[in-house]
Amino acid sequence: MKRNSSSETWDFKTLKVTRPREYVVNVELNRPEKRNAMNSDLWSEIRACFLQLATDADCRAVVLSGAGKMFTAGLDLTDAILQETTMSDADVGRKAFSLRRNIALFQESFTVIEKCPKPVIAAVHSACLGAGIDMISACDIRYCSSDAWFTIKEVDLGLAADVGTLQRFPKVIGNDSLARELALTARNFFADEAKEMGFVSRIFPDKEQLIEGALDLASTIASKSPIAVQGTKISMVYARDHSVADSLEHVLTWNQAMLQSEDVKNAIMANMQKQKPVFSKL
Ligand SMILES: CC/C=C\C=C\CC(=O)SCCNC(=O)CCNC(=O)[C@H](O)C(C)(C)COP(=O)(O)OP(=O)(O)OC[C@H]1O[C@@H](n2cnc3c(N)ncnc32)[C@H](O)[C@@H]1OP(=O)(O)O
Repeated sequence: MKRNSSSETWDFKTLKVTRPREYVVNVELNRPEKRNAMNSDLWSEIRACFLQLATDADCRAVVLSGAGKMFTAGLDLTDAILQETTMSDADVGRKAFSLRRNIALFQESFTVIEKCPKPVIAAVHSACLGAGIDMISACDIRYCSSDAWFTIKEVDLGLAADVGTLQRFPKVIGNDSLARELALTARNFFADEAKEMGFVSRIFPDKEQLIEGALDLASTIASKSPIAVQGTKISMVYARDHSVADSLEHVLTWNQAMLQSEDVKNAIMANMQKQKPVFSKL
């Protein structure tokens, strides 16, 4: 991975990173000829990319999309990393430790999206399969086009999903029965059902309008105080996994510092003067 200086784009092998709007970054899965299947490079570049974006002062919101015919075909089934381990003649205990290390790294590739304090909007067109569901379940907001279809595919491949779907997806849709139905059957579900269950919040007629809609949303978020936006994401992720009492305590501690930010003063002043607030880089 090579980072360019002033234009602030990165050269990845499997991702295309651009800055289409002020403070907005578009991360595009970029293996269109392989339907954006996730190979070892993609898993490690996603990790590197979101770790970098987490502290990038010119990034306040991210749109995650897929190049070419579909969003993603999920795990690259031809990738050597898992096959080498499972097929090797090594001792079962050693193979288990090796698999454990690799799965943990794969998990981290999507956990960095959740830990990135900048809101991440997934923009899904056509297929989003297997690991794609794990990936977008770690995003903050999901939009799709009307041709989108989704499958929690893992049981069809003989495995329990292990990089976030079983942990995050039921919380996203708030319907445990439906989450189990989809994960246990690997049946396809389509844009309308995804919206009805709350997995996506908007459907657009086609990919072009989807990307525009996602970028518009990202621009709106990017126009707000970065202190407020990042504090909101961090508090909402915390609240999802903790009790109300613990989460209130968390935001108490957070805001005893953050309410002293210049952003609060700037936002209130601009509001009263009916002007657009300007916030320093964070
Ligand atoms: C530790 C484990 C962590 C995570 C585990 C995750 C599990 C999963 O992700 S399960 C999901 C796995 N994915 C699949 O089962 C999808 C398989 N692919 C398909 O069903 C189809 O290819 C398609 C996605 C529906 C697309 O169909 P179509 O548009 O007709 O394209 P194709 O001609 O089939 O494919 C074009 C090209 O892409 C290659 N490819 C597609 N999917 C994958 C994949 N998952 N892995 C590797 N390669 C894939 C396909 O082989 C073709 O390559 P050529 O070189 O052109 O032959």
